[in-house]
Amino acid sequence: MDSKTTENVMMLSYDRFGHYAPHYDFLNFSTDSDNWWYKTYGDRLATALFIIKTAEKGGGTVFPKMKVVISPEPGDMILWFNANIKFEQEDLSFHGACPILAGRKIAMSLWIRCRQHKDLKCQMNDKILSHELNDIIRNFD
Ligand SMILES: O=C(O)CCC(=O)C(=O)O
Ligand SMILES: [Fe+2]
Repeated sequence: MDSKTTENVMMLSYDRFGHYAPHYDFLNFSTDSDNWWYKTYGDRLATALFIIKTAEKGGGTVFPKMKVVISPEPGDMILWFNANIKFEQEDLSFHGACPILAGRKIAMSLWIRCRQHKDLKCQMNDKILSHELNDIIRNFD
C-alpha cells in the first residue's frame, strides 16, 4: 500500500479507566467537501492498529455490532475495513477501546485512505466483489 495514502500515525496511550468510545473511523464527508485529504485520497478505507503494549486488565478493541472483542498481544497488528466495496461506511466497523482496568495500553493507529494506491494490481471499483478485495490487498508487492 502506498504510504502517501495514509494519514500520519497517531499514538494512543491509555491509562487506568482510559477508553475510546465506540465510533466509526469512516468520515462520511459530503462529496463537495473542501477537505484536502478527502478530495485527494478519499475516505478512510481501513485502519491498521499496531499494539505496542497491552494493559494488564481491560483495553481490548471492541466491535459491538459484531459482538467481538479483540485482545491482542504486543507486536500484533489489527486491521479492519471501514468501507464496503462501494466505499460506503461499513456498518460493522463500529468500534472502540474498552476501559483499562489495570496497567497501560500503548498503540499506534494508521488510517489508510481509499484512493491512489499505485501499488495495487488493479484499481478498486464497484465491480470488484468483496472476496476479490481481500485478494487484492494480499497480493500487492
Ligand atoms: O485503541 C483502540 O483499540 C481503538 C483505536 C481506534 O479506534 C482508532 O485508532 O481509530
Ligand atoms: Fe477508531
